[in-house]
Amino acid sequence: MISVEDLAVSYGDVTAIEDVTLDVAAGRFVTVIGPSGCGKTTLLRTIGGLESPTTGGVRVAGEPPERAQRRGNVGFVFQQHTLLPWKTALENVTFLRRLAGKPSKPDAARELLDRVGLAGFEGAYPATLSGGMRQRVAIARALHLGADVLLMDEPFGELDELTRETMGIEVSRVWREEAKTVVFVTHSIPEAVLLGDRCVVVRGSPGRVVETFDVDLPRPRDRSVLESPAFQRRVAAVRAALTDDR
Ligand SMILES: Nc1ncnc2c1ncn2[C@@H]1O[C@H](COP(=O)(O)OP(=O)(O)OP(=O)(O)O)[C@@H](O)[C@H]1O
Repeated sequence: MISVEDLAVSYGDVTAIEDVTLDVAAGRFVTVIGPSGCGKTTLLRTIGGLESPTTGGVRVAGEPPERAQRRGNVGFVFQQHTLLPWKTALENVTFLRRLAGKPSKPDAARELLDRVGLAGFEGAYPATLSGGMRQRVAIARALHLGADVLLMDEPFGELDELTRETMGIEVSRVWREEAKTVVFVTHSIPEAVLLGDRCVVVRGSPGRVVETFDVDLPRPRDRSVLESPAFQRRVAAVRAALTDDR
């Protein structure tokens, strides 16, 4: 579904990422982890067609990412929720789909709000919702777009630890039900392991993929997984890849 080949992206003299090759099959959940400034956001934005490769190439469902994005086949969830303050939760969920030229489906939007735990808040404005609730609206909005590919950049970065875990488990559930292909950027090692089928570790400046882990923990994964020795072992392996001096 997503194919990144020998990608480098520079901003003027600064090369943000280099030599990145990554294939994400349809329906997979890939997490990308790495220290601040290693180019995770740049990689995600390039996959989404918001930045252009300096060298190498990206294809999303076999086409250039800008085209996939224009057609509404790529949904984004950013760290900042980017909701429109003058629109209700329901209107925020439906407007992107209309913008992409797809038929409006208010009932489906209501159902999605329900699924992310926001039944009864359809008419609420963003200012009256908590940070976690706003991020749920943003997730419902991305899902409502009906894109096959979801790109998520630290979507829970501003949430407290417990809400973050709950949201991660919810996103996993919705991802399984909706069969999306997800690339999810995070700073959190437990989150990367809890959510991913595969965890890609990026390091350096420019950032490169230093290691890729298959996370073969059984699904569905819930809080109990966090305590399991198998989970802890994978967390330790990712931590080692992030910190060793190779
Ligand atoms: N628009 C831009 N113009 C110039 N340089 C940029 C731009 N965006 C990113 N960079 C540089 O590219 C490098 C990678 O940045 P990027 O935001 O992709 O990293 P990141 O891993 O997502 O960081 P963080 O985890 O802090 O969000 C950094 O050196 C950054 O300063």
